[in-house]
Amino acid sequence: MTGLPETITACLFDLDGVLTDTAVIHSQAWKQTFDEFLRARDGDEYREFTDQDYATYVDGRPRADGVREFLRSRGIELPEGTPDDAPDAPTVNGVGNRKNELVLKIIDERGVNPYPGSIRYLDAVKAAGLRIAVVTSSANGAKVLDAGGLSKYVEARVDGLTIRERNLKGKPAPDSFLAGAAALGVEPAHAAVFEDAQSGVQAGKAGGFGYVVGVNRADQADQLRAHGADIVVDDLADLLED
Ligand SMILES: O=P(O)(O)OC[C@H]1O[C@@H](O)[C@H](O)[C@@H](O)[C@@H]1O
Repeated sequence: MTGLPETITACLFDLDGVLTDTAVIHSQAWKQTFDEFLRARDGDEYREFTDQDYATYVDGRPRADGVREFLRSRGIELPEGTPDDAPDAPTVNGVGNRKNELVLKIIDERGVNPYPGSIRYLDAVKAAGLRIAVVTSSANGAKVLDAGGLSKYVEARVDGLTIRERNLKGKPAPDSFLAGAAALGVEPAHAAVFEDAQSGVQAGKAGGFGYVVGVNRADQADQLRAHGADIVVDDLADLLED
């Protein structure tokens, strides 16, 4: 009915790119932010931020981790700063906050759309009596769930703010998913993880979760399998057809 093993009693959903179409907002905002940063630093000959950079260093990770990992890949180190740094501060947090200004602007302009297949799947999961948590690295998790009309499905939420407050390790570490399972009172072996990011399926695998579903929104099915997905689907509704 839900396409999951019978041992699964809870679903831990990533948000951006799994339930809502907001992954593309993040990737666009990161590209603009990093390209402007690199151009200001290296001039017009700068090496641009690519889709590959996004998938490898940024996708699925908490904001500051994404900045730090990508800049390190280019041999650039900035001071950390603090989460309330101004968007023009020359710090890891400042660069992240610049990107967040763009994200909030795009969300305000175009809104948040849940994938129709994801809504069908959430309804099926609920009807089957499975527990539901959202585990996202985004500090905008509550806003995106509300804007997409999805809050009513969610029994527990672990987001970028929770991660910061509790000093959890971000994806690809399993800690945020383990916190999601704990919030539902479910053992990892009985929870399924749903992820569109390589770092996210890696976190699911590392946490010993009962089933890891890779959601292929960016033509990276092989990479999702290689990073730990037990199954890869193009849309959550594909699971309902099994
Ligand atoms: O900057 P935010 O909204 O806190 O989001 C952090 C990360 O959240 C993840 O959900 C996205 O996949 C990343 O692209 C994003 O960088």
